[in-house]
Amino acid sequence: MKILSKDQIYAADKATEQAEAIPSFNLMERAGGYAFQYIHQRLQGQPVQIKIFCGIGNNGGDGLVIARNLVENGYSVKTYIVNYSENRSEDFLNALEELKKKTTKWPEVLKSVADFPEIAPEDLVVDCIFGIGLNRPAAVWVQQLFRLINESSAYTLAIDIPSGMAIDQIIPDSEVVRATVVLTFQTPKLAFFLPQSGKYINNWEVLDIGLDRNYLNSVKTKAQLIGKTEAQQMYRPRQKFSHKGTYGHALLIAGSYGKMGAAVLSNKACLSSGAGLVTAYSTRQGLPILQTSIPEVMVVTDRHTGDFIEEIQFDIEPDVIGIGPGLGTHKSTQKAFEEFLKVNKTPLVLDADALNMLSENKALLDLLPKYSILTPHPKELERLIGEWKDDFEKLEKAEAFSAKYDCILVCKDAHTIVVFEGNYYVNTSGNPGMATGGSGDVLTGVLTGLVAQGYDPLTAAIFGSFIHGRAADIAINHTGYEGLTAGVIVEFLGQAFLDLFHEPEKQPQK
Ligand SMILES: NC(=O)C1=CN([C@@H]2O[C@H](COP(=O)(O)OP(=O)(O)OC[C@H]3O[C@@H](n4cnc5c(N)ncnc54)[C@H](O)[C@@H]3O)[C@@H](O)[C@H]2O)[C@@H](O)CC1
Ligand SMILES: Nc1ncnc2c1ncn2[C@@H]1O[C@H](COP(=O)(O)OP(=O)(O)O)[C@@H](O)[C@H]1O
Ligand SMILES: [K+]
Repeated sequence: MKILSKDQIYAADKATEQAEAIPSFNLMERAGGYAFQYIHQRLQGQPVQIKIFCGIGNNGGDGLVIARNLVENGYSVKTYIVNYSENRSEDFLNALEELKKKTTKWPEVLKSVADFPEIAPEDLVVDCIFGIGLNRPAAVWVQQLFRLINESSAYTLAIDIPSGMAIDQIIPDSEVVRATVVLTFQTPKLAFFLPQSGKYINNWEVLDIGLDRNYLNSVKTKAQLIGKTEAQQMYRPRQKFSHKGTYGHALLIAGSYGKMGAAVLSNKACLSSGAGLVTAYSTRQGLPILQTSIPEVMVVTDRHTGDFIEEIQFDIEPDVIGIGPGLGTHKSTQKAFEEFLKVNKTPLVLDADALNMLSENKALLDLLPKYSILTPHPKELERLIGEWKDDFEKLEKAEAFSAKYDCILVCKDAHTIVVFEGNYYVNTSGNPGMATGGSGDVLTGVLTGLVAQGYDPLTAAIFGSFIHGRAADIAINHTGYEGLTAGVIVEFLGQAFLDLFHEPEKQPQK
């Protein structure tokens, strides 16, 4: 699903008005009308006190349209105009005129804290104070209203975007309305998926307001959301007349004293995501551990006998190499890593300590083969690209890094974002149960296994991130969040593949 930018949303509005030869107010009528229907379907006339807070722009206008429809259908509605500016938009004024025709209870105008109404926990709050037009911090008294809404614990339906949240920046130290549900128009907004802004949202739903299909189909967006529909299209079915050679040979260089589990997990995950052959490269001490825990995996060991990998030498020709889980960053391992990168021509998936070693010696980044996949968690990402001022700058820096080194950055998080060639692929699968040691090692194995099978590295990164999270989503039905462990994610990888073609996709939500 495409994630449109602010400019693209305004352009989609214009394209719709032109294509349908309608004034912009019709679009507001449509958006507000659909939002009303959403509420009406759920309330079915129940006598809930609805409090609609409207700004003075088009988001406020939507609120007035919702209010009018609710009044016409007999709901108990109180409408407030949050007068943060005198610059009322034309369509806001149109919506106000239409509302005044239908009710004698005109909206109350709020100009300061003294005007605030009480909000009861059983009220339904509809937040239409700011939409995507917010571009700087709201006035202090308006932020106090956001706080009042948040402290009320009333069910809060935010229209388009929670007020106080900007679509394209993080406004520091600013209050944001905490939405029970965001009913967003036509396209989810990138801010919903970033930790600094996404934390204000429990749930979101897209409301199709019928913007121009031609525009929506042809517009190229920087960001897109990856759900089951997108993942299905990336899946490569197994062939009847195939053999293990068809699905590639993966080599995983992982493990050190006390961290052999990382090697076991990544190797198992690699097998369970369909690689034809998997070889583990590890320390000599790791041999019995690996051979006992995963008999399907072949093992090649360092000729040294120490606790860490000191040399990376093998005489097989893998199709892809995953490197990093549990390696440690011992001096001898760093040296081995550097020597390995100098001669290696095989496609790479780099994680964990491989990333840490790259961060410590940035010159090594120039040795990476084109289209290497790097899978940093937020701390590893920071070591690679430096600090960022906010989540939007993080993405810009990740984009610049990926362009500089021609690599695919898998920025792991609650919503993992794959960054490549100026595009952001935002994953929708996964859950907080995955915040447990070893789940990243599993991802490394999955991505390596997919590249071995012939998925191109970008597809492997996007599709693999989805499958990894989906396996965890299915697993928690059995384990709960707390009971989920990385090993269980591996066990459910097969279910995640099967699930691609089971139920049709429900709208992805978080
Ligand atoms: N295609 C769509 O998505 C449609 C969107 N519509 C609505 O239009 C909204 C956007 O409307 P607007 O562009 O009027 O913007 P808003 O209603 O979000 O904001 C109102 C105005 O406040 C000003 N402003 C921004 N930050 C401020 C601050 N901190 N203090 C004071 N004033 C500030 C801005 O200049 C903006 O024009 C959307 O979020 C949506 O609700 C619908 O009406 C029609 C279709
Ligand atoms: N709250 C969360 N919601 C969804 N996915 C998560 C969450 N926390 C962690 N994950 C996922 O779990 C994995 C954790 O990786 P990482 O931090 O490298 O773990 P480890 O180093 O222990 O293997 C990543 O794929 C990340 O996207
Ligand atoms: K809003």
